[in-house]
Amino acid sequence: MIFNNSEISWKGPTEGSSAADFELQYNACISLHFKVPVGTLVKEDGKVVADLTQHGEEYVAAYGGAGGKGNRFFLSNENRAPTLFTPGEPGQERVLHLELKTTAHAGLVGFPNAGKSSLLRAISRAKPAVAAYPFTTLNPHVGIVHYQDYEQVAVADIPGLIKGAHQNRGLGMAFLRHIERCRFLLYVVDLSVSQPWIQLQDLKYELEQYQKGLSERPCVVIGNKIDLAQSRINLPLLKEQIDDRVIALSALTGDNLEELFLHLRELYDTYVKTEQSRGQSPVKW
Ligand SMILES: Nc1nc2c(ncn2[C@@H]2O[C@H](COP(=O)(O)OP(=O)(O)OP(=O)(O)O)[C@@H](O)[C@H]2O)c(=O)[nH]1
Ligand SMILES: [Mg+2]
Repeated sequence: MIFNNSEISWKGPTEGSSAADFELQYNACISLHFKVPVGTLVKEDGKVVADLTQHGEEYVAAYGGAGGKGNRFFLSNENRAPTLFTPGEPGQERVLHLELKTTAHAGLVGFPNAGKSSLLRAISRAKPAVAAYPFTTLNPHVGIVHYQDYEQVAVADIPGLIKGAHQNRGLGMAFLRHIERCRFLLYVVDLSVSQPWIQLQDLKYELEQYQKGLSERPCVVIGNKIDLAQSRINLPLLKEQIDDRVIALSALTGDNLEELFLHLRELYDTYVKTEQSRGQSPVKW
């Protein structure tokens, strides 16, 4: 993008907007404002020049040139109707690349069709599309889980990953980068599929290949679709196979969501305490 003779700045998104939304405002030739989602990196020649991680944070990307002098400036007793003027100076020109890395406390990570979007709809007011075919979600959505003491936990619905995602299969790299900033992960597995622990192994493998240590973030495994008979058969087998805590629930019927609410809050409280003990302020929504 090249902007001439203008001042450009980015503003954070309005709450509840899709993480991929951005808005362009053109302000009477004086300034251009882009609204971009929280978590947008601004890069120039591959180097990060701004990292917009807070709501309402702004970055002035390019300054307009100094204005010229208009006819009125040359008005005098001798010249009552001047036609003289001096032109303005050109504005700064920059080519910038915007990269979104969704910021949320928790990320829903799973294969396509596992029920991630259904779950986000069930626990928050976000309304990502749900359908019975894979790759319904192509952009992350952030939903807020509200607790009675007014604490809020932000949960991101990340598009479905497939095997080979770290080699960019199924747009994997673009999807994996949204997981980087999530403080803890909710792995969503479809319990009705045979050997559901394989889903978990594959997901963790993809995360680890993408970024070392990513699969070791604090997490919980959500065994979704417990309303289906096959899921109830597979659940004990899954628990036998893995060490992580498993919460079996149904995003469709709302069965056992309470356990998720409680555990999500535990993960959040641990995150807050850890940040505070390091002398850092936790991200709040
Ligand atoms: N029986 C049952 N079906 C569910 C449940 N949760 C989701 N589904 C169904 O599974 C299908 C996929 O659900 P989505 O929420 O779109 O799945 P997703 O993980 O977001 O899929 P992608 O966006 O493709 O990654 C839909 O037909 C849902 O109605 C559940 O708890 N029980
Ligand atoms: Mg989805």
